[in-house]
Parts: sequence; structure tokens; C-alpha cells
Amino acid sequence: MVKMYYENEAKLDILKGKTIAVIGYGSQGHSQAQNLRDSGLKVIIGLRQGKSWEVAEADGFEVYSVGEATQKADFIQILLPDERQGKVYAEEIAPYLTEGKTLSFSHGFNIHFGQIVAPKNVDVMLVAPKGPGHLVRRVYVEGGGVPGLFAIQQDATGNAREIALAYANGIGAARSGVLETSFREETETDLFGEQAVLCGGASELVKAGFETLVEAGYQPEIAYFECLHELKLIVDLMYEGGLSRMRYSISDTAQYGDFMIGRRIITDETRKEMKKVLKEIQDGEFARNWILENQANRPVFNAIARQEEEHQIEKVGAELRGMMSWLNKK
Ligand SMILES: NC(=O)C1=CN([C@@H]2O[C@H](COP(=O)(O)OP(=O)(O)OC[C@H]3O[C@@H](n4cnc5c(N)ncnc54)[C@H](OP(=O)(O)O)[C@@H]3O)[C@@H](O)[C@H]2O)C=CC1
Ligand SMILES: CC[C@](O)(C(C)=O)C(=O)O
Repeated sequence: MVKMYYENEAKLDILKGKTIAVIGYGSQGHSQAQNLRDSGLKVIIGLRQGKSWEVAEADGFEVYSVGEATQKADFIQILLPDERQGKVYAEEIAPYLTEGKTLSFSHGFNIHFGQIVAPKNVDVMLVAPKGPGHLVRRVYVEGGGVPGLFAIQQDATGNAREIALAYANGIGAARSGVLETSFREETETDLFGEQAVLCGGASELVKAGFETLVEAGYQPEIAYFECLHELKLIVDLMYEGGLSRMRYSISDTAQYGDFMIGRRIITDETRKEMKKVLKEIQDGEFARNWILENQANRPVFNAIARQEEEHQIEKVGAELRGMMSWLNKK
């Protein structure tokens, strides 16, 4: 059984009195910064001028340019979009990354694919909550924590593991458990999960189901409830108690579909394609395509984003959710 670290083995002490610079104040940045501050640690924010800067100041943080924040900090947590990290690192972080500091990430993309190469005299690590940023904050405020991973790429100070675990505690991850991994494993599994299953796979499955029902003449509102809304409630059961908890709660008729029909939807073809996607992640083809797409100012990404906004499921969903006053819409 793999070892899980909890608060008792992930003491905050080594980060007490140190300055943590959270670089970026988006989904992960705002949640990690606020959790660390509420855990009693000193946090400053590094940003460019813009929307996030105003939000971080309104949330009561001292905000600096990325270079200034790096200069002032002992621990630098890079929470910028992956595709921008290489440039910002080279221009604004590397010049101030002096001996003994910690360079940390929540995803290993740039280190693993060689876009950032840190000097030998700093610690390099990742501490990654396994969940979306807004939930990292929400769950912490509720008294829990989103579980996390940590990995050490470089231990220049001899304290890197202790520091990583302290950071994991600060963001609340050690409340529910932190697992050790490597940059390679985190990067490849995270990319595979989000591309093939959680984001890519799940949204295509939802749209395919919705389109099938609507094309057959059923009301789009019914199709929305069936294929998108209820998915969250089913996944909640899996999250709380695995597939068996879902099976306990659903009807036997639904369970028949779970056993017999699901495998007609996720076929050997799909599994073959999943393996192909994983191979492209492992051999760097996916990283190259994503880096090149960004260098070309995202022509394909932008075109598909526009088409997706127009999808009927988005319009019907917005109307229905407008009637659900209890929903958290932040
Ligand atoms: N989203 C998630 O839940 C998860 C993300 N991660 C990882 O966390 C990291 C951050 O992702 P995420 O939180 O989604 O990112 P977001 O896109 O939500 O936020 C990015 C932040 O970086 C700022 N920023 C962008 N460009 C620059 C720049 N050139 N200089 C200074 N600041 C800049 C943005 O500010 P501005 O308002 O100025 O644009 C914004 O505050 C990534 O490595 C990602 O893989 C890991 C696990 C989950
Ligand atoms: C599933 C998407 C994710 O990998 C995450 C929330 O962990 C991301 O990078 O946003």
C-alpha cells in the first residue's frame, strides 16, 4: 500500500517565518494563496498588471511584479498557465532565483518537457492538489482538503521533502492525504486524465448523449437533465464510495446498463485510442503540439472554443441553471 502523508508528518514549521510567493492568482493561485495564509504562513503574490492583480489586492495580499516577488521570497510557487511559464521564468524568475530558494509547481509540464531548467543550487519540487482550484479553496474553508501529490526533482538544501510536505499542509492537502510521485508520473498521468477522461472524454460523452436524444426528437431540457445535470449526482456517489456506492444507490435496471451497455459505448476502439493518446503524451508529441499551438496564437483552440460556446447544450443549460437559485455559480 502506498504511503499517504497527513498533517502529523507534514509539519508547517519549516515554512514558518519564510516568504512564499505565489506567482499567478487564477484558479489555483487564489485558492492556494488564501489557504496558505489561513494556515498562518506569509504569502505574497507575483503578477503582471491586470485583472488578477486587482483581485489579489482586493483579497488583501501584497502584490508585486513577478521579478520583485521572486526576489522577496524563499519559496516560489509558479501558478501561471503552463504554456506561459517558460517565458516568464526565463525573463522574470531565473535572474532572481538565488541559492537555497525553492522553485515549485502544481504541474510538472515545464520541468518534465525541458521548457524550464533550474540552476543546481535551488530545490525544485511540485505540490499538486488533485482537484480544480475553486474546490481547493471551498473544501479548505469547509474544514477539509483536496488530496495532493508531491514530487522532488532537485534537493539542493537537503530539506526539499520537508518543505514540500509543509506546503502541502499549508494548502490543506495533508488534511486528506498527500502521495509522493515523480515529475514524470504526475505530468503524464495528469495530462492523460484531463485530455482523455475527465475533460476531453467526459464532455464528448455528455455531448454525444445529448445530441443523440435531441436528434431523436426529445426535448433538449430533458436531454440536458439526463446527460449532464444528473452526471454530477452520479459522480458524487462514485467520489464518496466508489463504483459500489453508485451501484448501491441506482436501480437494478440502471446497473444492468452499467454492466452490459457501457462496454458497447467504451469499446476496444476507444481503449486503443486512449493508449495512443497516452503514447503521444509520453513521447512528447502532445507537448510539442500544445507548445506550437500557443506559439501560433492558438488558431485551432480559438476556433473550436467559439463553436463549443454555440453548442445547444450550453444554451439550454444556461437557461435551466438560471432557474436553480441554490447552485453555486462562482
Ligand atoms: N486549474 C486547476 O484547477 C489546476 C491547475 N494546475 C496547474 O496550476 C497552474 C496554474 O493553472 P491555473 O490556475 O488553471 O491558471 P489560470 O489560467 O487560472 O491563472 C493564471 C494566472 O496567471 C496570471 N498570468 C498569466 N500570464 C501571466 C504573465 N505573463 N505574468 C504574470 N501573471 C500572468 C493570470 O493573470 P491575468 O489575470 O493577468 O491573466 C492568472 O492570475 C498550471 O501549472 C496548471 O497546470 C494543477 C492542478 C489543477
Ligand atoms: C482535470 C483538470 C486538471 O488537470 C485538474 C483540475 O486537475 C487541470 O489541469 O485543470
